[in-house]
Amino acid sequence: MTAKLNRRTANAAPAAPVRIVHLGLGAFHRTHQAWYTQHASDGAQWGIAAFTGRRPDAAVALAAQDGLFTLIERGGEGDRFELVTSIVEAHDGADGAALCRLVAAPATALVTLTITEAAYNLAADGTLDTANPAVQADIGILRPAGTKDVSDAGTPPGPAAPRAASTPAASTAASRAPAVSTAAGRLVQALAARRDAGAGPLAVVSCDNLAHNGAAARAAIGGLADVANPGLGAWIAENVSFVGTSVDRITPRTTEAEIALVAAECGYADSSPVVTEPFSDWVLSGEFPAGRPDWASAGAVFVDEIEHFENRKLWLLNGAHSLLAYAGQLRGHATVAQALADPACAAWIKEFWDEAEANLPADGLGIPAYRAALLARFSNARIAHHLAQIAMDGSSKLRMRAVPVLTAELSAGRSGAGVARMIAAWVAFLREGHKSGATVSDSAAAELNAALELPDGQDLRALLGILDGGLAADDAAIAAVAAQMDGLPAPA
Ligand SMILES: NC(=O)c1ccc[n+]([C@@H]2O[C@H](COP(=O)([O-])OP(=O)(O)OC[C@H]3O[C@@H](n4cnc5c(N)ncnc54)[C@H](O)[C@@H]3O)[C@@H](O)[C@H]2O)c1
Ligand SMILES: O=P(O)(O)OC[C@@H](O)[C@@H](O)[C@H](O)[C@H](O)CO
Repeated sequence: MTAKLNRRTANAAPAAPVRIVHLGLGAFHRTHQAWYTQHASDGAQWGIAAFTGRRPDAAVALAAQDGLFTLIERGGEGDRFELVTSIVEAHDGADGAALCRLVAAPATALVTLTITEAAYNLAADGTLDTANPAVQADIGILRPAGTKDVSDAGTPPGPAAPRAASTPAASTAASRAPAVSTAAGRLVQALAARRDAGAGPLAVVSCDNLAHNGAAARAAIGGLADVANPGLGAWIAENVSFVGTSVDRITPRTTEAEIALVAAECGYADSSPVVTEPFSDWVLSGEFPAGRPDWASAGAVFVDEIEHFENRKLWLLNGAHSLLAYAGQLRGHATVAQALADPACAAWIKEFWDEAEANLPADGLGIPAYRAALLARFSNARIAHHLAQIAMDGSSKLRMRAVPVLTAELSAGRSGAGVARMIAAWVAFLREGHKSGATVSDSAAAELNAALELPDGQDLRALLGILDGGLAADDAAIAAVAAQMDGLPAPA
């Protein structure tokens, strides 16, 4: 019988001490931050305790193999297999006591995040969306007992965040506290425990595909604390550094085929392998008050100004992905590689890239080489990156991948046809789904469905308003998107 993977059967080194707490134990964290930590020169000193976001499954599966998993590096020509050992604990995200205990531990220096764009619960203006029911519920729970509701969230007062969760008694208190449900709510509770334990400052490192992701994490976490518990908000402002990053490594969802492949090629049973491309990139900017692994020794780059790197990646790579996700599916394609092989999609990508490039600095970013490398990466047909996965949560993704380019193109007096087509394809995809009764996979599904009920034309303005209030009020933007609707293919 094939041996089950764990530290003993793999003859792996002893687990490193936990110094990193991660939220969002998905595939990408394992191909990226866990891989960089494993490859850092001092990686043996930096163990990761990782928490799932919404369901316990991934933590249960990974904990059963002591956090170990196989990374399949899938190039155009073949696969390479690597055992990754940097995750040393895996927990259910709903385990508030474990999160408080680990974040409050003085050895913990970093909290990293890959919780998806939508999980930040930010409004279109980038501030915490206090109208979101889950945010409102967390505000009520996090507000110290007996304090008056001074926010505009309209929630009743709730009990205090757990105190001093670094002790067993406090952990018990944390487990008795009503459960916050958002990622920011969980972290605010855990940071309260760190403050009360006197464990000092740390860094929160967002690794999600968001523009200004450090500032977005500050808006989500600091913003929630400011509303629910201003004293804690002030402590967070003083003691928590929010590091911005640009992260890149194409990581599709794992399938049963990869599980079988690892069993056949590696000779052990791994329930949780991940598959990714050989390419990897990580640009970071910010302070690490309690230290960090030597990620630079594994290829990460530290910069003072990150905005241009972020835009290069979010517009050229992720923007092209979103364009392919909607236009490609309308043309009957299922994966990125299939869509890019379609000359119509390839021409649309080129047109969009020309517009995005016109709004990036000409020097220092190596755009021509970056574009050429992207074409090669997207064409790697051995990576089955499904357009349906990329299409999810379009309302928060297009806000960052399309809106800034369209706004810049229109202000420069140009048509913005290429980027307008991305938005038009999103609208056409949503309309088609609505007509056929498909479920909208988007955290703003309720607003999208309400907009889609409106007559044609009115629905367009309402949908653009969900992306950005400015766009919906701009007749030129509406016209630019409407002009691209006709050129889109009829649904397959
Ligand atoms: N997959 C990639 O190629 C890639 C590359 C760069 C960046 N990213 C970033 O990483 C994120 C995660 O990607 P992945 O491939 O690991 O996805 P995944 O579906 O494998 O994992 C997502 C993780 O986020 C958690 N999550 C989802 N919604 C949440 C919510 N509302 N609140 C809290 N946690 C929530 C899930 O429980 C899971 O742990 C992406 O959304 C993106 O921002 C992904
Ligand atoms: O992960 P998402 O859902 O934010 O976006 C889907 C893809 O565009 C994304 O995962 C890319 O593959 C990735 O950003 C490459 O580094």
